[in-house]
Amino acid sequence: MAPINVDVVNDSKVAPTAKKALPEVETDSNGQEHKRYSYETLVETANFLLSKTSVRPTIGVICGSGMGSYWNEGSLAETITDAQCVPYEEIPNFPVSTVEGHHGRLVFGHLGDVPVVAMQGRFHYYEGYPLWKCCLPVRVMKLLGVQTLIATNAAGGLNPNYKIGDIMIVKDHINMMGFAGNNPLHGPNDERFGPRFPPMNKAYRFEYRKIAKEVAKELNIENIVKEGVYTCLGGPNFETVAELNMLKMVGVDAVGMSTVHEVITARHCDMNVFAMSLITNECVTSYDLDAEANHEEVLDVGRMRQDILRKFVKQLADRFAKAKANENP
Ligand SMILES: O=P(O)(O)O[C@@H]1C[C@H](O)[C@@H](CO)O1
Ligand SMILES: Nc1nc2[nH]cnc2c(=O)[nH]1
Repeated sequence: MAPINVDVVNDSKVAPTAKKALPEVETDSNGQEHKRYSYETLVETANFLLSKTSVRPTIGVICGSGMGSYWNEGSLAETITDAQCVPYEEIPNFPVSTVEGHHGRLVFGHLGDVPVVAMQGRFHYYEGYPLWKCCLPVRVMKLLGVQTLIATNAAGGLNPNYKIGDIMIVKDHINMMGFAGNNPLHGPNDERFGPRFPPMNKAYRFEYRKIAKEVAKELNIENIVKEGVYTCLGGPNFETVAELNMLKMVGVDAVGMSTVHEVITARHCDMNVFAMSLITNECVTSYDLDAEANHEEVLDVGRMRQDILRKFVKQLADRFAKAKANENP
């Protein structure tokens, strides 16, 4: 792949009016300054990555808490083959991961025959990054040629039918942080990424959710695979009983601290999206219960489900790639 040309998107020349200069520096609510990234700056990041690897990924995977750690242990070799890893610290303009269970590197390679890039470690709002910065890798993936995003996360199960270790295919989300005006697309819009007002009602591709249910049957895991609505809160604290009961009332099945803004960013730049939550804890919705959510349990459940998740993601990548190829014969 030749270096990316900033004046051409989807083979069409970009009108100068579509390029909006983003403010260079944004100050967050803690007074910390974050450098904004223009399309051109992210193209530099993407070109750097293209020079570091021969892999040209079509699928991007974001590994949730406790799930990323396993991409580099023994069996990863069987999962992402020909792995070429680039630590976040070496990538120009990239943030760094600060959370346990999130390694902090991009892994380029293959899942079966499918060229992929996996984020072994994501960025969360509670780490101090503005939402647009948490989602910067999604835009970089788009510039690398990624067409489909598979986002995974660890989440608390609110739906009483969910058990620890279940996998919830995300059917939809409620953008709680967006209700307060906090959105990754906030600020000037550069149309080379996508439109000012993107629709979000078909965020989680129906066809891919259908495929995932078929794959679950084939892998004999349909009894642990559910489908539901996810929401993201800013974290880092887990929720109060009253907050959880409110979320339950408005139709949330699983609650976490990520994914929603990544999906919004991915849909904005017209990527196909599939997301799933590993239910790592049952949300405590009664004052009579003694249990408390904790990050160690989240990581333990990730470990417990690593084999199943690996097989599932590998099959999904294969089937999504085939579905995409049939779309563009
Ligand atoms: O990165 P994800 O959304 O998988 O991580 C969840 C939310 C918090 O970062 C962490 C809490 O244990 O797990
Ligand atoms: N917000 C939130 N995030 C989680 N990640 C894993 N479990 C939970 C949870 O119960 N709540």
